Amino acid sequence: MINQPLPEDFLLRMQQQLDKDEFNSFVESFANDSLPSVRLNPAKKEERFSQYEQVPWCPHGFYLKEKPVFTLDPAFHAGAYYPQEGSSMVLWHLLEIIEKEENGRALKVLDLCGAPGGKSTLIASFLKGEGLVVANEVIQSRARILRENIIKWGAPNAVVTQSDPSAFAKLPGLFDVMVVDAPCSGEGMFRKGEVARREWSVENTRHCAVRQRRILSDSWDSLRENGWLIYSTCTFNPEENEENLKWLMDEKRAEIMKLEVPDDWGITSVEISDGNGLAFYPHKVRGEGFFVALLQKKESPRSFKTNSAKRKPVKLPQELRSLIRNPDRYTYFERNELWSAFPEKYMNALQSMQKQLYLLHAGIPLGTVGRKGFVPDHALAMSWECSDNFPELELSEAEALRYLKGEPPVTEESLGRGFFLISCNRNRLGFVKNVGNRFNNLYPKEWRIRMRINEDD
Ligand SMILES: C[S@@+](CC[C@H](N)C(=O)[O-])C[C@H]1O[C@@H](n2cnc3c(N)ncnc32)[C@H](O)[C@@H]1O
Repeated sequence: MINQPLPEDFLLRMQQQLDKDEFNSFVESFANDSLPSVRLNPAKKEERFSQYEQVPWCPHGFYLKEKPVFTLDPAFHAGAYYPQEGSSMVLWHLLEIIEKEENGRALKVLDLCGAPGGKSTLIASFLKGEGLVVANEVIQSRARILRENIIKWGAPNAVVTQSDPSAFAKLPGLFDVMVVDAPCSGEGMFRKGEVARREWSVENTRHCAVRQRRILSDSWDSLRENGWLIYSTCTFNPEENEENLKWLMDEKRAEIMKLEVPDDWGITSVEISDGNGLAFYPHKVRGEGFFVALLQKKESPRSFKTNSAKRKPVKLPQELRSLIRNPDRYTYFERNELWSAFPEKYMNALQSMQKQLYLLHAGIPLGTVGRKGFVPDHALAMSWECSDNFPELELSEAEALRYLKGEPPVTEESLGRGFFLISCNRNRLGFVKNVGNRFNNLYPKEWRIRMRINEDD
């Protein structure tokens, strides 16, 4: 129940933006609760939600009847699905358009304003392990959450960075697609909580519009010629949406695309120059307020020199050879005893990024090889590429929740020593080490469930 009323100036502006009947239905829609929805991870095993109604523009998105307690569901911690607001999933549809225009070529995609990871994990699923997804977030605390969500999702071709948008201009032409899901005044989130309503002001919408222009122009050079910009906000006002895009088209050489969507999706087309944006109004779609547009860059960036410096061949320790399913697709590198695998095809791109950006995650961290021997990394357990070579211990949901709280499972004498993968409903959750008389729980401490679990539930 939200007590904070809708801001008066916001209502006055929307009254001018919508015709009278629409305005009344728009305002009424704010009395309804927001609709929970999830997007499934096609690389993991989660079937419970697929019985629900599908989000029309995303094959893996489903509207739920009520919001479950995600923290108490092991599949959520396994990255088997992501709770994502339905309107945002339209990104899938735009990626389909780009894929067609690019004749199915593998794409390098930058998600510039990435945390907590809704769009980045969607992009990762869309790419199916081909191409590259770089998920960036400038704010440190949020970047940590982004990293956690990306690791849980398990894509082998993802990089997480924590850099200012201007740092990406030092990688001219590196990306085929750039997603700017810009920080905004959040009018589309007014159904979700009081904070967005309280913090809204006309002045703040102007402040957001200026910041959005800066983000766009600072990072523009990282997009290649004929590359694609997907620009989105969760707000309704023209300053942060169509006016910003008109500004971009005046300042840079960019063309806006004409997007056609089926009428029964309930999406509103907003004319912009020769193309349009898509606006999601809560009285017309099943989802929150959202705006998105697709542009194509029509100018070349400064020339991008690929890093062709010879890489020294590395000798991969024997115990790391059988850890992943398709070892030949990857190059291996070691940093501070941690061995990682990275898609061979994008190793030069990774090296360029290492020079300009602050990297928090890249590819598949496999594990450390130190004095005590090999210790697998948690990210390996979550990866789509993790092989079946570790023995697996399948736990019940109650046991899995205890594991996720940091408790060790009970050992059976018949089990050999060494590392075991823990799974629940066939989704992997992490590692334990059997040291003979007990298991050591290797689930990352900072990700443990802290909520009290009622064993009678
Ligand atoms: C709308 S949210 C992104 C949501 C995310 N794309 C998703 O789908 O989960 C916008 C993000 O931009 C970040 N941000 C804030 N100021 C920024 C700036 N100056 N440059 C780039 N990103 C910024 C915020 O921290 C926030 O995480």
